[in-house]
Amino acid sequence: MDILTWSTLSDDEQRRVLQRSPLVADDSLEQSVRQIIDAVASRGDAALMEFNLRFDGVSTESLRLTQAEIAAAGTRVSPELKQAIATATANIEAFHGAQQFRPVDLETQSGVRCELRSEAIAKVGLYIPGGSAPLISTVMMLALPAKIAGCERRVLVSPPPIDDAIVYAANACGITEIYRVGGAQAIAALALGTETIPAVDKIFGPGNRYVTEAKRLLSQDRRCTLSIDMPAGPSEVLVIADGDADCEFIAADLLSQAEHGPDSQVILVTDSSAIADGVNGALTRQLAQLSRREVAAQALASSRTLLVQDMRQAAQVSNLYGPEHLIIQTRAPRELLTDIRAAGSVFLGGYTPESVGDYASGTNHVLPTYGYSRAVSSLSLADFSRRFTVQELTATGLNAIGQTVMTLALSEGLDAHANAVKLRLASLAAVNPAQAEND
Ligand SMILES: NC(=O)c1ccc[n+]([C@@H]2O[C@H](COP(=O)([O-])OP(=O)(O)OC[C@H]3O[C@@H](n4cnc5c(N)ncnc54)[C@H](O)[C@@H]3O)[C@@H](O)[C@H]2O)c1
Ligand SMILES: N[C@H](CO)Cc1c[nH]c[nH+]1
Ligand SMILES: [Zn+2]
Repeated sequence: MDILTWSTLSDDEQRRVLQRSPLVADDSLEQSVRQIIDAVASRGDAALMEFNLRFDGVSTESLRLTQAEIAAAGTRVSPELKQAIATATANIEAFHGAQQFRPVDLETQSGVRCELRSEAIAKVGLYIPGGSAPLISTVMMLALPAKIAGCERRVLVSPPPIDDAIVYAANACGITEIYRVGGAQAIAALALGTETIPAVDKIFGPGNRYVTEAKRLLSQDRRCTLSIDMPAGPSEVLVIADGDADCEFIAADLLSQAEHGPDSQVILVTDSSAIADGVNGALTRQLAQLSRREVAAQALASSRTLLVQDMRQAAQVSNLYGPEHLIIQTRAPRELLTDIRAAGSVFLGGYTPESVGDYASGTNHVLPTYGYSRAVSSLSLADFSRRFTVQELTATGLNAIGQTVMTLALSEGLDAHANAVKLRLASLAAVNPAQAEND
């Protein structure tokens, strides 16, 4: 990776070094995705089956997997993989189960009771990418919190043919509805509904540019009221390392995200030129051993090492970038954590590779990319429920707060608002004039 000294770069150069390729979809992508959405809207299942053949080369007799097909897939998965899924499941359930909502119920003033409640989203759609890798881990990251939150209908879609391990993991995580359809057409089916696939309230999950564009378009489409999880893009990792870090560990972590795709972005920030050089050597050695070395090499070609003055400056650079994953391999990693303002998930110390979070530590691997970590949180239990408020006033409460509401309403010129209070105050005064006087 190119090694650049941060303090010698102009403001413009610093911005360019930390830039991602643009998130905005091009017109031709938008147009083709709109055509797919409209075809699903007008022709439902028939359109889905045509797209399965055109884009995935699979002729589909039935979109929904039967119980027999789900059970048969399970028999073809190895005991080792089943055990690994069980271990990861236990950790993901423990971490997400501990995120239960704590309700708020209080009187803001005497007789004015306000509550914050939470309820599971009834119908959720979970997209599991097909194509380059069978993302068993993504099944767990979506299906387990949806189950813990209590979402009644949890619908999983994935391009055909669906890998046996995906089907097994889905079933093990409590998913009973699995449909063989992917791409923009799967998102359209989940948003609009078809003869077979139910329309859902919210769609979760990563995917390629067609999937991402369909989520964007349908979340603004007047034909439905769809919510989506977050803007997800190519994987990113930024490693902050001091002179004590292990070059082989750092290189391995950078490669673990580089292998996701040629558009993955990996960055090393260090105050040690020995580490910068050492990591480059380790990258060359380790890259040669990888099965996806061409993909990883393409990602590395646009990645950088940034030499900084000290760890404080390293944290500043990381905050400017806002990485999806931040790994801190320094003498006292937890001390640096207090300087971190933007990161999807943070990995502290030499024995915390990013892969553990991808698969099994318990945290969720669906994380904001493109610098959205400044404002968007990592996926959590809260994303699978909606919060709503409840309020209830006693007569005393209304008497006490009524004038405040009327003054504010009238100052906005909204007489009807004021009137809704005035009428009630008048009726209370008629029933109990002494009380009204006191209040
Ligand atoms: N951020 C994350 O958490 C995370 C995790 C895992 C994967 N990912 C990303 O998910 C993506 C997975 O992509 P994938 O392609 O492997 O699987 P995918 O399921 O997202 O896309 C495959 C589908 O794309 C559609 N498609 C392909 N070519 C098309 C065309 N020309 N026109 C219309 N539709 C077409 C097809 O319908 C096909 O079923 C990768 O970009 C990967 O980086 C992100
Ligand atoms: N690192 C990915 C999120 O950026 C998630 C993943 C799935 N499998 C392996 N990794
Ligand atoms: Zn990963």
